Amino acid sequence: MVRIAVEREEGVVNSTGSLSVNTGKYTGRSPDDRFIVFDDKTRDTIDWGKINHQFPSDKFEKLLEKMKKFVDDKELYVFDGFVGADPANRLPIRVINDHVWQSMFSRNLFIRPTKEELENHEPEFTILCINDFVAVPEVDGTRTDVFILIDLTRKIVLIGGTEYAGEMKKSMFGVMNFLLPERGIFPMHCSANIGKKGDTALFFGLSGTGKTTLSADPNRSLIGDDEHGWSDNGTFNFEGGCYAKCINLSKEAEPEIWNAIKPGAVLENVVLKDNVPDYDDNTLTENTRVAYPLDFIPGAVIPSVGGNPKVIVFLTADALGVLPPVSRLTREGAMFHFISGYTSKLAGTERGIKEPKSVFSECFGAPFMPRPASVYAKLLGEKIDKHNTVVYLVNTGWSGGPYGIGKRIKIKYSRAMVTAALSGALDTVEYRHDDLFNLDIPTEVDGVPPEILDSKNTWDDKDLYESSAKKLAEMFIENFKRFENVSPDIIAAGPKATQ
Ligand SMILES: Nc1ncnc2c1ncn2[C@@H]1O[C@H](COP(=O)(O)OP(=O)(O)O)[C@@H](O)[C@H]1O
Ligand SMILES: C=C(OP(=O)(O)O)C(=O)O
Ligand SMILES: [Mn+2]
Repeated sequence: MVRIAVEREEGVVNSTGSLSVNTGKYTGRSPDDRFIVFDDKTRDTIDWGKINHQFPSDKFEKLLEKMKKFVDDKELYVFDGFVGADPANRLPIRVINDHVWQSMFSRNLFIRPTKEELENHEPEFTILCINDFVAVPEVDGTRTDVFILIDLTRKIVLIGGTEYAGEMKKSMFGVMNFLLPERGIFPMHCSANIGKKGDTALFFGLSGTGKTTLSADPNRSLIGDDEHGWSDNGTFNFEGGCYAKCINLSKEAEPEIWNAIKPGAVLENVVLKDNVPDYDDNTLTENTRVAYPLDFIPGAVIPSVGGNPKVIVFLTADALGVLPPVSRLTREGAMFHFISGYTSKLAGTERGIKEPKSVFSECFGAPFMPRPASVYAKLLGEKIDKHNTVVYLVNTGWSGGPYGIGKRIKIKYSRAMVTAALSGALDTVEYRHDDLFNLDIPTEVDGVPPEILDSKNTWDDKDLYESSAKKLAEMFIENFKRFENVSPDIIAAGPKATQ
């Protein structure tokens, strides 16, 4: 496939042997151009609003016909495979692309079939992703030239006008997030890995919080870096590969990801200098990426299934720099923070985001959750109650001040905090209670300077810290008002209003 991609001038083979491509105009997701078809199936089940936009079914049909005509005389590339590593709950899919490299991405990211599976493959869902097909909003009913249309009745996803490959994986994530709750399965925007004792851990977080980085851990086996389901049988990956960020990638801090950039991987929007990738160059975007199959990470679990986690980590990248780098949540605190989904959108992943922006993203993945947050929150509550799962909140964001003044917490410290949480070391240390955020903060963590565990210590201007922390606490309280019918215990587990 690489040879054909190069012949078609879609990309070049760089010094690592991976295929380098540029995605052109769009280098991140286009959330405002994503629509779900409005019909009997979706009318009362989708949380319509600013995230889940409606699209008329007849317009979908017309656009589909138009796309079919457009591709009639073109060479297309087809990938047949699955979403979902659990044979009982997997979705057979077909991805049709007009660029070879996009088909390579599909192959790397979705689950590849065995020879036998391929022979009998009957897709239940089809993605038609035609980058060169550009919509005409006045005629086609789209918002712009770009569109991501999900039809849950026809079981088709249409993508056009954008070459950002992440649209394909994230639209199928949205489909799974719609389908699985009906079967009592909890779909999650999280990474997952498994320790030597067979202990599964999950890392929830919005883009850029560290799901991919922190789940690639030499002492644990990777199950997956982004999308998982939790059923009565345990956890399973939806995908067959990873989509890691490359910006400022270093061999020292992220050796597994560095080593996965080799023949077979697809590198998106990384600038080459004398054919060598320069990971520090953000000329094309901050959202530079590499897509590789899961087995490029040594020891990855394939088929990618795990058990019932005893420990979960909620990742947040606090650009205000005030949340503690690690804290332990009560059961109700976990529910509060899951529903809130506080973090910062980092530059590049979505169009228009140029610097970190504080956001509350329900379930740590609002752009991908078609149903109301309460549906997913209920499933989380049931799962953690049944399995006595403990949840930690890890802030991989700024320390020593907000974005612009402070710096991002060192990856090695975040790793040490995660290691301590997963090993049980944090079961026996002392905690202090932070009254404002209503969080229990450990006073010592192996491998981390104790003073940084209290974010205030890292700020020069203590008054500014106080006022910023109060501001964030108020933002939490204000945001939570939009959720109705939440139990008072959960509301009480959130940050406290200040007098
Ligand atoms: N303390 C930290 N913990 C995790 N990632 C960090 C940290 N500091 C900087 N980073 C960088 O932030 C990004 C995290 O992104 P990633 O792991 O891909 O997030 P996600 O998978 O949740 O979208 C990476 O580029 C990583 O190098
Ligand atoms: C690919 C994406 O997700 P993540 O950054 O979580 O990997 C995305 O949001 O487009
Ligand atoms: Mn990721």
